[in-house]
Amino acid sequence: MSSSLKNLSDFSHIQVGSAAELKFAIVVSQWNAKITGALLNGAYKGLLDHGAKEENIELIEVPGSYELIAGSDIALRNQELDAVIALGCVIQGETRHFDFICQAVGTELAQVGLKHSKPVIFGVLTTDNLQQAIDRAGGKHGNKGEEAAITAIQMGLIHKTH
Ligand SMILES: Nc1c(NC[C@H](O)[C@H](O)[C@H](O)CO)[nH]c(=O)[nH]c1=O
Ligand SMILES: CC(=O)[C@@H](O)COP(=O)(O)O
Repeated sequence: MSSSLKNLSDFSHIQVGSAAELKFAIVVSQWNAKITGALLNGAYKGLLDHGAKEENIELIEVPGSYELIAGSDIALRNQELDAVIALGCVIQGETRHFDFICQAVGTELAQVGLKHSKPVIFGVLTTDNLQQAIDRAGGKHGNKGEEAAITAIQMGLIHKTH
């Protein structure tokens, strides 16, 4: 169901589980920093609300969403993590650059996760305009950063128990 029909950040209907024993990296892009900063706040809220320890959350900042790929690989290469949360905001400009970034980031983040056998969560907004991004970074359609954190907890627990 699309975000325009509901607030996807309502998790009251699911059992998320405890993040107390999990280690995370959040890789966040600096492009559209006001948006990605709001996504980051949501991600921290989601992790801490479910018991994650602050000392178990590493933060890595990268220039743009395209660099989330390398940043996630670096995070997983250097330490034992249970999940990586990749946060970015790509907004359509005048050219097809948007298409290439979104396609690459979506495809390659999945490949990074498979390479390391660890969950890499796609918390990247890909919007037509700034307002759509604002609405999904703590606005009327919730916070995709918080959603990504909940997904990271769920997938991290699945990896630990399978
Ligand atoms: N236009 C946006 C970008 N562009 C920059 C790329 O992500 C990348 O840093 C550059 O191509 C160099 O490799 N990045 C975003 O995150 N959001 C945008 O709207
Ligand atoms: C997604 C982008 O890289 C884009 O915002 C850059 O804008 P433009 O396509 O007008 O160069």
